[in-house]
Amino acid sequence: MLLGCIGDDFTGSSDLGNTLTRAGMRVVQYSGTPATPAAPDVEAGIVALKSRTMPVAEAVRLSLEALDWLRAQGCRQFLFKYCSTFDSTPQGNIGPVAEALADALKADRVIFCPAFSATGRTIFQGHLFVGDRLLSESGMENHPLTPMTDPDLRRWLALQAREGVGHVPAATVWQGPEAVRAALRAQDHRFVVADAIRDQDLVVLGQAVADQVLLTGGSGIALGLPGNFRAQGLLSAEGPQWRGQAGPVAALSGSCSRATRGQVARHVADGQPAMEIDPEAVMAGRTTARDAAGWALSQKGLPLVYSSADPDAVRAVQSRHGAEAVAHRLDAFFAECARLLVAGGVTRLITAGGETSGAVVEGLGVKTLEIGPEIDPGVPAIRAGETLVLALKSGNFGAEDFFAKAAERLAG
Ligand SMILES: Nc1ncnc2c1ncn2[C@@H]1O[C@H](COP(=O)(O)OP(=O)(O)O)[C@@H](O)[C@H]1O
Ligand SMILES: O=C(O)[C@@H](O)C(=O)COP(=O)(O)O
Repeated sequence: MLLGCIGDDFTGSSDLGNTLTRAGMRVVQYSGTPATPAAPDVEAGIVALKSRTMPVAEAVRLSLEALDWLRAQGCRQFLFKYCSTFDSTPQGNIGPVAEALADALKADRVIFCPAFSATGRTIFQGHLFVGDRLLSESGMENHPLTPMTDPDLRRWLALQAREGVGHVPAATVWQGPEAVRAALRAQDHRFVVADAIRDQDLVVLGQAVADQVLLTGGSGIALGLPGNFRAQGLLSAEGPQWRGQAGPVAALSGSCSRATRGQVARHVADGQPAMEIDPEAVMAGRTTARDAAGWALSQKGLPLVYSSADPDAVRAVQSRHGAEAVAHRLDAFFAECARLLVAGGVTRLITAGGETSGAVVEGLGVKTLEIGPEIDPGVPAIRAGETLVLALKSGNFGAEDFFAKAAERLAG
């Protein structure tokens, strides 16, 4: 294993897997830190944690445990993958986890670059944009768990870190890898936010950090890394393999993000079977996973079970029960749904939402995910077992017809 990655959620990890696979690396994503060594042909290993929103100390502990395992597999470079919308709170977990990893690896410079231009996430003057909106006006300010209310990554990261935060501006990135390396050397701070607007900027950054032991970012920051390994003759010529899966299909969505809500609306408008879950009914035990899975298994086409709701509805239920309690209950609901669906014969399962997908993968007890071809930017097809394939869609990713497209891609 050459590149060792730690993802702070499951969809984000598969997004990174997608970038690395497209660039020709053999990638396996693991659910949590494995207890056994990796297969010998894995070139990039991604340990997916559900650490984005857990208490800081627990996120740090799990990330260090993942790092130890990746080091034991022989990795020479490490990547901490978080969300392209920098999902975190003023307490963490991006800053504290990065600090712990940097200390363990004795990294003297660590770049932070969540940019992912293919999905409209760009960084300019240290500020993160989603399309033509600042992060804090993109809808992410209403996220149920990590409302992003400040688009200045330097300021937001500084709240979470013991140290100050430097910056490499776009004008430097445009001068190429050598200029970026010089700018990194000249920084007063160990943590440095790097601007990136285009894929080309991400490739330059990837080249510039070829010798840095630790880097952090969204999946975009990995764009240039396979090329670094290939240039050293370290990648196998054969590349990744993929085998699709026929059979019953179902989709589960606990994502309340704007893109998912559009995809749910499209699915309903297309006349596909859809069951809306009222969180109040789940909290009160009036709607159970058995009801939802039973309904889905009785449908033709692509049944979708969703709790996706708009920000007002999310706020209302959270104010009655607390955000964590609702999320916990719904995550458990979707995990149980997934178990019942797979037990009932579903072979293609599509999930929307990072927390939701993490809960589902953990609930299914799947430990090793082989990354396959891209469905939409940031979302690959995944083989999770002999007869099970998955698509784990990040809340804000995917075209409007994502559910239908994923069902088809998983079969192919
Ligand atoms: N209707 C709802 N009201 C409140 N919280 C919800 C609702 N539906 C889902 N949730 C919770 O909101 C969180 C959404 O996060 P996630 O699954 O990561 O989606 P995304 O990828 O869009 O951020 C989950 O923990 C989920 O259980
Ligand atoms: O970088 C991204 O945007 C994604 O890879 C990601 O991490 C998404 O997380 P969720 O929106 O919670 O699915």
